[in-house]
Amino acid sequence: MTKNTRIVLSSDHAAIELRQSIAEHVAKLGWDVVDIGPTTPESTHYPKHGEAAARRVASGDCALGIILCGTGQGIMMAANKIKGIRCGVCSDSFSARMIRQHNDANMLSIGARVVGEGLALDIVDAFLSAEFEGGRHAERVELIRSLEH
Ligand SMILES: O=C(CO)[C@H](O)[C@H](O)COP(=O)(O)O
Repeated sequence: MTKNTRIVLSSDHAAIELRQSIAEHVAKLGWDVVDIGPTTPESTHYPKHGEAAARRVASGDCALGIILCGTGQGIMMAANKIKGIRCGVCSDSFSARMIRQHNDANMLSIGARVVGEGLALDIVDAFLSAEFEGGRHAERVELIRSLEH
């Protein structure tokens, strides 16, 4: 089976520039970027963008997702309401690596008003290069999944 290399990106108005930098960066890493916008700077509502991105991941259309808003918090909350989504907000690279290794996160959220571009790209690298370790963590992720029923 071929590996799904599609990654969805979305944000609200607070994070358009940073999202576009991340999109370019991630494309250079070899991912097929599915940037679902928005592209214009008008004020918009982060829950709908979090939901739209999360549905791409939950459906299997995209393997992973990166979402952004001002703090990363609101859009993360919306994404985590979609069944099958495990999304964490990260402002440091260690956490970004750990949410993949221990929590099998399938989405990363970043606050564009919290971290600068350099750190954001480092956070993205940490997230994308890490892999779920399974083992004892698999049982715990399964317990998270069981909360969805
Ligand atoms: O961080 C956010 C949600 O968690 C939003 O980006 C933020 O609330 C938008 O604020 P404003 O409408 O003042 O630009």
